[in-house]
Amino acid sequence: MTVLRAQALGKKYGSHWALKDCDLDIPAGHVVGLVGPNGAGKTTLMNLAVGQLRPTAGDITVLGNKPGSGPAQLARVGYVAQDTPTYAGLSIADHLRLGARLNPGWDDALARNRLEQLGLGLDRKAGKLSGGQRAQLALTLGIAKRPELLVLDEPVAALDPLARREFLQGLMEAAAEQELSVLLSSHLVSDLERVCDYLIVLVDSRVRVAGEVEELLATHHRLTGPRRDRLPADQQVVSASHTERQSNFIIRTEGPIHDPAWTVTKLSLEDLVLAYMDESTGTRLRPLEVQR
Ligand SMILES: Nc1ncnc2c1ncn2[C@@H]1O[C@H](COP(=O)(O)OP(=O)(O)OP(=O)(O)O)[C@@H](O)[C@H]1O
Repeated sequence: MTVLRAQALGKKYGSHWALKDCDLDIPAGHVVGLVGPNGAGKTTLMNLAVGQLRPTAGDITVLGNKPGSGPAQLARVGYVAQDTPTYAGLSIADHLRLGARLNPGWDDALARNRLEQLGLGLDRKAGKLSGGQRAQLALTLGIAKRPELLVLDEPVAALDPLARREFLQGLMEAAAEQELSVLLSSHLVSDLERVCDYLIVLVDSRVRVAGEVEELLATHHRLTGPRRDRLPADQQVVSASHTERQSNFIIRTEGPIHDPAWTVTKLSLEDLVLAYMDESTGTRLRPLEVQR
């Protein structure tokens, strides 16, 4: 099953495209990392996926339906917005009661067990929790809704490294135990590297690359060797830098690299993301770089 499909999807604010020509086809069962610089369009894509925004152009379906198309669809998708919103004046128990009332598939036992494991007493007010505890409460509410897709907008941004690790650990466990698909945005590529098996890089309102992490890492390479200005046509140049004598390319290719002049090295996910986020990438993809 496809969890999210976008075809030529676009969203415009006034004259500014926040998201443009977005094509995605994400199979269910993945933890999907959405990464990109500030203002790239990540929140816009997430808001479109949960039905809080309507597209200006193109189409989006989530779990086969139009986002926000009715109560049944709303019950299938959980959303933890940026800054992990909770009600400061309400206790944790109040949040659980609210969750039970608003969500037909609410799993109260799951929520209580999780909070107990985290050592969060039900009588505590959300406004008196630390940032990490509040993020854990918001995650618990999102998971206990028992959605098929959980969307999280920068949930770990404000957390210290230990709290981040605990949060992401909890998320991975929930994804595995509940067969949950997750769409998660973050600026912290090292965190995404730990939990995500599918990646979307969004830059300047456009999807630069999307796919399974394993496949992306298998098809991207760094080539270092004597100066070259051209590469074979089946090697897509993602980024290039040259000195007078040496060239350094990051390429995408399905095939083997036979040229003995190159030293070929594997990329980490962070290298790959940074190569696509490099703002001059667009100019580096000119046919000039390609030998036809
Ligand atoms: N309600 C709005 N009205 C006008 N412009 C908006 C609105 N919301 C977002 N934008 C603009 O759309 C673009 C994409 O914003 P978006 O919030 O989706 O980016 P983002 O990738 O989530 O950024 P960040 O990492 O900073 O959260 C930005 O240029 C932003 O200024």
